[in-house]
Amino acid sequence: MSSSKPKILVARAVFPETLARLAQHFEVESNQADETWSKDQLIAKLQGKQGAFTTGSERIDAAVLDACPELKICANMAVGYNNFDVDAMAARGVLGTNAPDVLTETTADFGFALLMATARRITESEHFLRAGKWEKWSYDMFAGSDIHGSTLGIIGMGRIGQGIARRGAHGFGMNVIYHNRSRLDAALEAECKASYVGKEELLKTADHVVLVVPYSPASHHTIGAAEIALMKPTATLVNIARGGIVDDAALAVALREKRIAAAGLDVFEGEPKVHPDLLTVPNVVLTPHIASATVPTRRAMADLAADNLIAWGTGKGPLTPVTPVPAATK
Ligand SMILES: NC(=O)C1=CN([C@@H]2O[C@H](COP(=O)(O)OP(=O)(O)OC[C@H]3O[C@@H](n4cnc5c(N)ncnc54)[C@H](OP(=O)(O)O)[C@@H]3O)[C@@H](O)[C@H]2O)C=CC1
Ligand SMILES: O=C(O)C(=O)[C@@H](O)[C@H](O)[C@H](O)CO
Repeated sequence: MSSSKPKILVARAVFPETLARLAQHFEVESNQADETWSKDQLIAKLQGKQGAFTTGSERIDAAVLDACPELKICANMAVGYNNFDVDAMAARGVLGTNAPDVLTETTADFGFALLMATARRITESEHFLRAGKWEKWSYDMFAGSDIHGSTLGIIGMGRIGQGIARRGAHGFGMNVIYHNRSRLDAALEAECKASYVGKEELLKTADHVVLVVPYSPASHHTIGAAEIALMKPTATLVNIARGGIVDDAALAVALREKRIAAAGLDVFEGEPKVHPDLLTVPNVVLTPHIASATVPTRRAMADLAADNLIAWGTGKGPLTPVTPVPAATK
């Protein structure tokens, strides 16, 4: 006897509790082995499914959608959804949802941790120590730059950017400047103790530049060689946004030539591959896209993605849509 429940694919391994909740509403096929699928394998798994639980690793584009005409909803376990071709989804009436808010503070914590590790040369000095190279104290050994009292420049002053601004301004007495395409309202600027500036002024003025802007064609290579050339030679650059926001090849050259002091990167162009030159420069802190990785936050992200699927499956509108929602499902 065939099940009357809608069929969904969970494209990556998730918490068993998430699968158990989904199984109450759907016939679930899941990738608990966490295999890396080619596009053709993803399509083969998605065929005949009405819903998908995705992560940033699964690209949902026109080719996938055309090959899987029964697909009605993709719920991303991520706030960023640049893995969705939103126009192609909207044109075919496929819903997309993301996972905002639940990871904001955790990701802001990590952005600040990466900033501090970068400016204070924490991983570089640890490698030195572990390699048995520490023989004596020296006045300038791993001397970095200060966080407290310095100028923090944030590009992408949304939920996470504001969380980083609050930490910097209220916790470390930083002077916070930011750049977005649109300015925050005055109350929010006052709360974050942040001033709006143009991108060029931000790059010239900031001691530390943190990138938290979503990836889109408009934000591709927000930071390249020309932008790095505007930055102070003592500056640090932190990218927790997305691979492709920074021109990684240009950054590796700039770090090697010490045009800026250091960088902290959680995301990379073409990840999980990392530009080979970044692996050989010492003044960069590299982490494997873990800014939202705490157990409670990953549970909350998985819950929200599942909640979106369940809300759709039970005839309610999706909770956090990123595509137009047809009137019937609102
Ligand atoms: N490393 C990790 O694990 C994580 C990475 N992220 C990344 O962080 C991003 C931001 O998340 P979140 O803060 O919740 O998102 P929000 O949408 O709240 O904030 C994004 C901000 O970026 C600004 N922005 C958008 N496009 C541009 C542009 N072209 N130039 C300048 N500013 C721009 C927006 O303002 P305006 O529209 O006015 O320009 C907005 O203030 C996600 O999209 C994701 O890519 C998020 C979580 C974890
Ligand atoms: O939410 C985002 O946008 C993220 O980048 C991260 O929190 C995820 O770890 C990753 O995308 C997994 O889906």
